[in-house]
Amino acid sequence: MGSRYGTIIMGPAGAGKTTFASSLISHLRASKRSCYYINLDPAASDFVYEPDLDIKDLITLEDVMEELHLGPNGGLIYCFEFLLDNLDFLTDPLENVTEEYLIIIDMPGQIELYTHVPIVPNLVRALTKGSLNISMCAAYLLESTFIVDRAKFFSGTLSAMSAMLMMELPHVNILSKMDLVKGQIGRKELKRYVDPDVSLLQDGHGRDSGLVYEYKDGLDNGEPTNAKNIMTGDSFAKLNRAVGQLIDDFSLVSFLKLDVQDEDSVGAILSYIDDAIQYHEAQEPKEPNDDLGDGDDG
Ligand SMILES: Nc1nc2c(ncn2[C@@H]2O[C@H](COP(=O)(O)OP(=O)(O)OP(=O)(O)O)[C@@H](O)[C@H]2O)c(=O)[nH]1
Repeated sequence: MGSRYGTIIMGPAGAGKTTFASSLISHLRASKRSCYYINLDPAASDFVYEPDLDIKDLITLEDVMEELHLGPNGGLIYCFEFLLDNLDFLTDPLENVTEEYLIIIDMPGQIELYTHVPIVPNLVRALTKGSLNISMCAAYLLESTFIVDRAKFFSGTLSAMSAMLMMELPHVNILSKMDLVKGQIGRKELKRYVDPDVSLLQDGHGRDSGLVYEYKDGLDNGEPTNAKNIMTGDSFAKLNRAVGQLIDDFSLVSFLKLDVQDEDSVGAILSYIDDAIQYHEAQEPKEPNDDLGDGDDG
């Protein structure tokens, strides 16, 4: 039971996933803990720490795009489908990784992989079930500079929730690159983002309108003939309230603050990941064990 532990680092492109993975590895090394670093971004290069396992040794995005004439997104999906068809590449080496290691999986930034097509959820299932049975925590990064645009921030929060729902894993949300907003936002104000205060959406400082086309006579050759900004004021406020309510109802989305220059923030996040894994393990129903013979139903 639970003899392998890992974290899967996710989030939009450029959120700081690889940088976070490197700082986690530095922290683990400094505290004499072992880790097994897996890169699953088939386009990634320039690592501070060379991955122990790299998807690029199986398939690279560059080759796929060149040989199959696919664009970057289609190419990435192809790479992951190929990985799923050749799962041994990933799972065989992990059979030898023991409980002293924290397995760190660095993912690509295209969030469609987690939210639109069930590729990553399927991959996660293969790692967390079956013989590997890795106890895993998802770490979802959102860039703190999103705070400057509330609509963007809440849209990012919804993506984090979406990944949370798709993965069904213990989940830690992280506001990355805190050094970039330090000094620009007061403590009190920042708290409203760290524990998202949905009233921010209703303060009227965010975008208050969205452009929706209204067609005059049916589709009218597909051309918008009477473009009107119909989603203003009340209707947008209503939408914001509904989104806010959704986030509030789940009350699961809160963020840990990450500044990779600050060892303490990296250490604190690692503790959350460790705790989330342990808590989840304690909650998980035990796998049936042949030796126990507790199937006494008569
Ligand atoms: N100021 C600052 N910059 C950061 C931080 N973390 C990452 N960056 C920068 O942000 C950029 C993207 O960082 P990555 O770690 O490559 O981000 P990623 O999420 O792995 O990117 P993709 O793999 O392309 O999705 C790089 O230029 C980093 O140097 C941080 O904590 N503070």
